[in-house]
Amino acid sequence: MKQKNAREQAGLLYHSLIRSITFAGIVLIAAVLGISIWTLRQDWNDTVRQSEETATNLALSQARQAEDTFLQTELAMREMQRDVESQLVTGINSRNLSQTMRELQGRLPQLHGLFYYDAQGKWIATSASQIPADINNSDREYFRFQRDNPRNSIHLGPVIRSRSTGDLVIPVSLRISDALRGFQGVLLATVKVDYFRHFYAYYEMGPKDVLVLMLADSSVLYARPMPDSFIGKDLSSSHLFQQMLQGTNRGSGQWTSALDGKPRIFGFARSDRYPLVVAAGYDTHSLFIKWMKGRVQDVSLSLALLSAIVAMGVFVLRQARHSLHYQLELTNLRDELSAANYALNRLAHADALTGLANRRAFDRYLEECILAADTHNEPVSLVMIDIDYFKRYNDTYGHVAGDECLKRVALAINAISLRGTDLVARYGGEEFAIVLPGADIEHAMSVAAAAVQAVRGQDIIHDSSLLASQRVTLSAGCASLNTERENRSAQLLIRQADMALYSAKQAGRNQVKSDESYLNTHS
Ligand SMILES: Nc1nc2c(ncn2[C@@H]2O[C@H](COP(=O)(O)OP(=O)(O)OP(=O)(O)O)[C@@H](O)[C@H]2O)c(=O)[nH]1
Repeated sequence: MKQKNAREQAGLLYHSLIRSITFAGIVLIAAVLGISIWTLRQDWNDTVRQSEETATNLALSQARQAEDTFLQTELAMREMQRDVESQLVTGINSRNLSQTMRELQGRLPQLHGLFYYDAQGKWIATSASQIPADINNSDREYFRFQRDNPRNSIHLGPVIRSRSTGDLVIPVSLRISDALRGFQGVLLATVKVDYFRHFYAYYEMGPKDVLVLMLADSSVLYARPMPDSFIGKDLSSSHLFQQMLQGTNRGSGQWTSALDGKPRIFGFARSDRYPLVVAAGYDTHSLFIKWMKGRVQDVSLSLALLSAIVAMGVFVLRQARHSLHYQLELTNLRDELSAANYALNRLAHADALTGLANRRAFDRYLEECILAADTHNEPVSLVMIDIDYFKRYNDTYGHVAGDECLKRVALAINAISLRGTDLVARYGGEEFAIVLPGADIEHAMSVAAAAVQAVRGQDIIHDSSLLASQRVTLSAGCASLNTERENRSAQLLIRQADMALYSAKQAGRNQVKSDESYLNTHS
């Protein structure tokens, strides 16, 4: 039972230990994971913020570059405009005009060509080597724009394919007016799309990153690295035009590109001078992959740390299990040893036949009681009991029956009302003793009387008894060591109790006598 309890306790301890270690492990893992995820998230947010800044700066610089390109073009065209308008009165000298145009074109690498069409759209002068026959440009968007807008403003149109060379060009037009502001034709400069293509090619960008030059009305002038089919694409429904450009000229953010449906991190800028917008976009997915590659070491370290924690937890659990196992074994061994000791002790101090304390236990206990009584200045009493005519009982009923009788007598004596400190012992043969620490002679007499009465009460037939009752009876002698007595020894007490017993025998047996009664009869 004791062993079972120890095992149950060890089991409970083990499970509570496992729970604690597991809980601590989970908390630790969650903390490491939480911190790692939070750090990675912060790092990714920083990367996105930096990319947005880079994209915005790129868009701003490209908007400025486009502005410069078109400003140079405008300045050249204004010069031409003054020249043409001054010739309107005297008559246009196409040869000289074309020559001037060629010189200007030579100075500006972005220029594909310079043209002057009269009010009907007929070619008058051009930087090209010759004026093509039968070509009329009055159907072009820029021509109609300038014809219908008397304001002297430069106009950038959507990309067209040159009718003279087949190249993709951005038309930049100015109205030619007479002194009365009457429409006298259109001055056109065509800017090469290839100029931007080459320029944008200088920038180191990923294959899925984009750099887009657009008109403010949302049509694409050039988009790197998209094919030419994207030129002229209408982006008016894009997030850029629907949301971002409302109320601001520059900014950044993440959205899905209207060009190809890919998520990107964008920066954008609108030109202050011309209706131009530039957007630079970094492919979010590619950026994430690149960022992840840079974090492989950190993530590996975190994973290694986690693995170490888990391994440590498992190790600690194993150690705890082993230690508890050993502890349990030790507890079992200790319990077995205690049980063996207890059994040995009992055997050493118990009488084999009656189970009462044996002579050895009696002697030791009596000594202890006398010592304690000395210390506390208390009396000690002893009752010596002897079965009457027991030899006759043995002779009549046999030794085995004699043993049974001894057992019944022992049981009866042991069953009388005693205090926890009283000890009933088999003194030897058919003799019993009751040690009564702290008890005076009166108490001892009452205990002895109770014992005699208890055996009488057993009503054990003893046909050969010389007493009239023909039943097994006891004679008892009581003695007490009072506090006044100087010589307080076990031997003395035993001798006095023996004398009292002798006195009881002499008086006819089946009775109780004290040592005083012995002294009275023998003095
Ligand atoms: N059956 C049995 N008999 C025992 C045991 N120990 C002692 N005896 C017997 O107890 C008897 C004691 O006899 P005696 O000392 O002559 O005294 P008694 O016959 O009881 O007579 P009184 O004491 O004078 O009344 C002896 O015959 C012993 O053999 C025992 O363990 N078992």
